Amino acid sequence: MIELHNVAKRFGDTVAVDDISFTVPKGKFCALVGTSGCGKSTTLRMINRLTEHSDGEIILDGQAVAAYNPVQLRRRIGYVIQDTGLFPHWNVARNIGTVPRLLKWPASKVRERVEELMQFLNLPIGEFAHKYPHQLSGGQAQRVGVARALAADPDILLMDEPFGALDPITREKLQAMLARLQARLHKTVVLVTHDMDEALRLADHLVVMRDGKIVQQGSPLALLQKPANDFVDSMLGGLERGLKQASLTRVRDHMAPLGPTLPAQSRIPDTYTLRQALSVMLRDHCERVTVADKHDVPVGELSLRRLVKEAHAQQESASES
Ligand SMILES: Nc1ncnc2c1ncn2[C@@H]1O[C@H](COP(=O)(O)OP(=O)(O)OP(=O)(O)O)[C@@H](O)[C@H]1O
Repeated sequence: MIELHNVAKRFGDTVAVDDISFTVPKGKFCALVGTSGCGKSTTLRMINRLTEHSDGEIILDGQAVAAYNPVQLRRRIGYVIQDTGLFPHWNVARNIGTVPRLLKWPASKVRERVEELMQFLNLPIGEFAHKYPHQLSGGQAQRVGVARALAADPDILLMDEPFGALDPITREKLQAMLARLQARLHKTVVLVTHDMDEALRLADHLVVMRDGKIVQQGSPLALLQKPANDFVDSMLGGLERGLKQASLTRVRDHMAPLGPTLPAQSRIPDTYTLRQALSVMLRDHCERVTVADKHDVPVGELSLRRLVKEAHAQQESASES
């Protein structure tokens, strides 16, 4: 668990972070969003003490970070940054094994761990283990960066714009990879991102910052439902908020049982979001779609009317909770 209590950071006269408090419970995913220069990276770097905080308290698993040896602290926290920070003269396998080697794991255990992570992150060992960072694409390098951050199996993962420099398709793939990884490993994650869709897709808790302060925090749905002010509203996409909300909900949780009428011609997987379902309806000029499971067997249907009703019901339950 990560707790920040009234934390501030001053660089000379500049107040980069001003009295912020938030908590990330163990195994939860928190995203920090806000305009450029609002103090997101500084906040992240104070957690692993790459930057020392000026005021307040940062507590990891019950102990103030100030009480940790900074080097030991950083070895137990995975850190992923936009330009990967891979060592250019080390090959992929050696880069991934950095922290386990520093922790003096036996060589065979390091090798095993590196191979396990490479498989997990879809980096075939024969193809990638001996490549150097300059021989990798941006997306491959970023996967190596994530593997390196996970190598010593840290409980905490800090990620600073990890996919910021990637094209939208690669970015989307890596976001899906991160979502799968989180569903399996349940790390305590803090992600800094400029991409609101990325934040909404991955986070359990959103922290919106402006000028060093927290403007609003809560679950993605709660913020989409009730942004505290115009700034949060515009950060969340303004008019697009309804669509973003629809993107948080899966069709499988809102479809109707298959009716007696013929199945609709357009068919969508039950893993689609309500937003994707709406997009298919617009694209195919239809007001009803058949929903199929992973074996492509029809399991339900969704009409435009039901979609709107379900999205509304979701809003109601969000505002009650
Ligand atoms: N080492 C430093 N020395 C002086 N000022 C700094 C330092 N690091 C950050 N700042 C200042 O602190 C403020 C917050 O910077 P920070 O990098 O945390 O913002 P950010 O929200 O991560 O921005 P971006 O989204 O553009 O990366 C900025 O005004 C920045 O100029």
